[in-house]
Amino acid sequence: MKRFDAIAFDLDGTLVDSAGGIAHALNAALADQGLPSFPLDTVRAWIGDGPDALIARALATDALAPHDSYELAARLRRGFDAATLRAPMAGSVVFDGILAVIGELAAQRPLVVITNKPTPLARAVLHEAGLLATFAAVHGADTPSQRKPSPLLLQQAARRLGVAAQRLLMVGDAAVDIAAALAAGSAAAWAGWGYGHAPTQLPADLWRLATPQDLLHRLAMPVGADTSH
Ligand SMILES: O=C(O)COP(=O)(O)O
Repeated sequence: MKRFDAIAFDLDGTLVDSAGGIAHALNAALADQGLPSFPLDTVRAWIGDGPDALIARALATDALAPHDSYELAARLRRGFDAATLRAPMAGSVVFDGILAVIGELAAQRPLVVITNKPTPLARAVLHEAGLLATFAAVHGADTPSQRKPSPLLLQQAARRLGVAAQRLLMVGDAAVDIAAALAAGSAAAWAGWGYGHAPTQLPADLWRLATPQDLLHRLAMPVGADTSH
């Protein structure tokens, strides 16, 4: 029996190294408002909770706090979305090994994307990256309540695929990916090539993957050959 009936992937920091693209879109939105930009390393550390949280983190910095307002946040969000849709992969690359691994896995079971990016932005990035057709569905966080660590998107994906949440594996680089999987009753694998730090205080059977190829190796191991799923 296959280990899992379907696999869910996080997008930013797992499928796509999108920090450059996200920094570009944020800085373009800031420039439109006459505001200063932020370096890549700073922006990378803000990724994971979607664009509204990213913009809120920028507005909380000393440089921007004096300008913070609901209207400015809304304008920055519109600018961020427009810049992303204009050039969805500008400054971004698909992580090494992802195309081959995803291609192989998609031939065996349905794959979905579970992301804190809103769905239209996620679909644009995946399309431009040449990955969209590989996925059975893209579930983005279009409302705050859907954002990981909420299990809502994973539960929705499982329902639409007609698989039990327990038979779904979530692969992601952020603590919220792992937390969402556990909250949904799904299995989780941590993508060590992304932006997150190694999760602590999590189940000992959590798969910790160093490369996308590690996922293929773990899935190929007979059930019971290791201590996990
Ligand atoms: O856009 C973000 O901040 C996070 O998106 P992700 O859930 O795909 O990592």
